[in-house]
Amino acid sequence: MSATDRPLRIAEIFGPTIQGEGALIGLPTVFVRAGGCDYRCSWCDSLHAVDSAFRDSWAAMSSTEVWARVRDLSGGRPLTVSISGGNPAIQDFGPLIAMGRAEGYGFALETQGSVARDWFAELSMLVLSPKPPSSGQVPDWAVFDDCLRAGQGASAVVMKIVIFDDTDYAWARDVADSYPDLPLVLQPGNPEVDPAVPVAAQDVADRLLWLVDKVTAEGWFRPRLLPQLHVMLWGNRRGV
Ligand SMILES: C[S@@+](CC[C@H](N)C(=O)[O-])C[C@H]1O[C@@H](n2cnc3c(N)ncnc32)[C@H](O)[C@@H]1O
Ligand SMILES: Nc1nc2[nH]cc(C(=O)O)c2c(=O)[nH]1
Ligand code: SF4
Ligand SMILES: [Mg+2]
Repeated sequence: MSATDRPLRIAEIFGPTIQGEGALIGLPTVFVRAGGCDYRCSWCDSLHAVDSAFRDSWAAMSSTEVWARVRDLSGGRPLTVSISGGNPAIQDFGPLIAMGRAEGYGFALETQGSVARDWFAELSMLVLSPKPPSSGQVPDWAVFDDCLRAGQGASAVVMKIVIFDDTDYAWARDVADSYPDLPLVLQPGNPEVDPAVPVAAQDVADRLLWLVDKVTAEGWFRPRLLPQLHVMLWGNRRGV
């Protein structure tokens, strides 16, 4: 095994599906979900990729193996691969991204902005999702700024903030003001993350409406407001 082909901890690889969140919403994609996270958000919807209780279900795969699976799932037809987690930035996805780019694929990365990596520059989309007060996590803004600097070579960088309540909303307004040039997406929080519990699409819509009402009432016209489209379509099912 070469130095660039050390094993990655992979919780799941699935698709093709559609990107359910953020600026690339609706775009066909294959997901690579990394195992392990340096945060423990109170409402995390992907605990199976975070909590070490699920560690035994994660696979140790080389970048070459991950790439072969992504190519197989996409039928060898280039698309934008979504790397999420867990926090994928605690591992080295540089080699995987290089392999995919050599074959015409693009890569979007979802991370909270707590670890900066050189390979952010190789992304077609860096999604930075700093965590609001309801998560119980406190962002380190110096490291967040390192992530922004590392992502300067990426084709696009977007900030996506999850909002559960009025406190999160007020926090998001302040954070947005601190980063006036970053494209901004607000996403309502999903309080029910158990894959076994069905989610009513109307509940997802209602939470988005709550946010739409707040933003329009204040005349805050900067953020794009988006639901988790995959939750509307499939609830909290895994692998979609
Ligand atoms: C599971 S995280 C993995 C990537 C990275 N750790 C992060 O948080 O950005 C992917 C996205 O899902 C969002 N998310 C997690 N739990 C959620 C929930 N209960 N409701 C809405 N969005 C959620 C996160 O904020 C993040 O934008
Ligand atoms: N379809 C779909 N879209 C998503 N966007 C972000 C996801 C994530 O868990 O990171 C996700 C996911 O798990 N599925
Ligand atoms: S940072 Fe992301 S993956 Fe980690 S616990 Fe929070 S929402 Fe879950
Ligand atoms: Mg998710």
